[in-house]
Amino acid sequence: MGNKIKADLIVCHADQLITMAGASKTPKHGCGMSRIGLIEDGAVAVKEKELIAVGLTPEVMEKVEVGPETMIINAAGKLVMPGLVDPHTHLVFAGSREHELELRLKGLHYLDILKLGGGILSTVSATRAASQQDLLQISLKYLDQMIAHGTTTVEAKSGYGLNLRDEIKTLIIHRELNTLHPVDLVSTFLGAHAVPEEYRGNPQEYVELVVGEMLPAVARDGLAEFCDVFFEDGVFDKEQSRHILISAKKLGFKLKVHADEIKSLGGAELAAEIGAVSADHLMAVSEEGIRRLAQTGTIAVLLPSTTFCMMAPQYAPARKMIDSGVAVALASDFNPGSSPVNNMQVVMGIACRQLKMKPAEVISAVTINAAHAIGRAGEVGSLETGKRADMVIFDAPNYQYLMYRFGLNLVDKVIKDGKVVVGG
Ligand SMILES: N=CN[C@@H](CCC(=O)O)C(=O)O
Ligand SMILES: [Zn+2]
Repeated sequence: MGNKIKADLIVCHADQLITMAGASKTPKHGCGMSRIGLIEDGAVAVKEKELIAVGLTPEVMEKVEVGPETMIINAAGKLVMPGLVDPHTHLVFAGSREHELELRLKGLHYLDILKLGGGILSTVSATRAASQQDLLQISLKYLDQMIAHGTTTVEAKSGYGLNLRDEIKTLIIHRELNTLHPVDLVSTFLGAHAVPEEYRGNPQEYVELVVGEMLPAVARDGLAEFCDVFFEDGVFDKEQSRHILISAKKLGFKLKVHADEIKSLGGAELAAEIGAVSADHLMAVSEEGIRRLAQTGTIAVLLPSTTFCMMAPQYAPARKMIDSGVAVALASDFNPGSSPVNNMQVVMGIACRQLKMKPAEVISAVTINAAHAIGRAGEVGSLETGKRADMVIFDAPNYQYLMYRFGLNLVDKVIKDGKVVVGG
C-alpha cells in the first residue's frame, strides 16, 4: 500500500479496453494498423490529468490506492478507448451553405460553384463580416457537438479570412477556443485556401501576400503550428503551393497539403518532397504518390465524409495505401461546404463501408495515427501510463459494433484530462 499512488478516477471492467499502446513514436502502418492493444475486462486509473495504470482490472486495482474520494466507473458491457482525434477541420466560419446541396444535385460541380464566387468564397464574405465574439460562440457550439460525439482533440484551419486581418482574427479565435473549451485544438494557417475576390485573375500577387506578410505575422505571434495549402486545379498550382510551403517551413511551421482532392496533380508527391507531416484528401492520388507517401512516412489523412457529401465518384484508395505501407489517419474535414459533418463516428462508419477499411484499422486511424498527423502522439491517441487521461466510454460491447451501428451517437461518457465532461 505504502508507495502506491492514490487514484482520482478508475474506469474498470470494460468489456473491451483499446489501448493503442506502443505507437507513440511512429504511426501504425500496414498490418500494424490492425493491432489495437485490446484488453478484455480492462481498466485504467487516473491521477489528475494523467494515466497512472492501464491493464486488466485486477492488475490495475492492485497497482493503485483507492481512497474514499476515488471515483469508480464500472464499464461492464462497454467499450473504452482513447478520445477520438480529428486531424483535419475548418472549424471557425460563419454561416452555412445548405443551398449548395441543391446546386450539386442539379449537377453543378464543387469547383464551378467556387468559380462563380460561391463555395469557399461565400463563407469568406460571411466570416469577414462576423465579429470575433460571434465566431467564438458559433465555434464553441461546434466543439460542444464534437466532444458529445467523442472527439477530444481537433486540428483547426484558418482559411475563411483570406486577408491579414481576418486570418489573424481566426487564428486568435483558435487560441481562445483552446482556453475556453475542454477539447484541445491544434492550429493551422491556411491563408492559401482560395484566391480571394480582390485578387481574382492575379493569384500570384495573393501568393506573395501570403508569403511576404501573412506567414511572418502568424509566425511572429505563434498563432499556428502548421501551414497548409489547397493545391488544386483553379486554386493554387504546384509551384505556388511549393513556394508557400517551403517559405512556411523556413519560418518553423510544420506542413500539411490539401492534395489530389479532385484532380490528380501530384499533391501526394509534393507533400512527400517537402517533408509534410500529412497529405490530406487523396481521392485522386497516383500510384507514384502512394509509393512516395509510404517511402517518406508522410501520413495520408483521408476524409470520406467529404467524398460522401460531395457525391464524388471516387473514394480515396485506402486499401491500396494501407497495403502499400502508408500510415492512414481519418478526419471529418468539418466545414460548411464539402463536409458539414463533425461527428467522427459517422466518418468511421463511412470509412469501413466505402474505404473498405477494417474496423481495427479505422480505430488506429482515428486515435494514434490521427494524433501523429497533428504532432500530438506523445500526449494523446493511446491509453498508456504517463499520457493524458482523454478517453471515451462507448455504449458498445465491442469495437466493431461502433462502426456497425452507423449514424447513432454511442457515447456513454467522455473523460477529458481526467474529468468526466460528457455523461457525468
Ligand atoms: N478543399 C478545400 N477546403 C475544404 C472545403 C472548404 C469549403 O468548401 O468551404 C475541404 O477540405 O474540403
Ligand atoms: Zn480541408
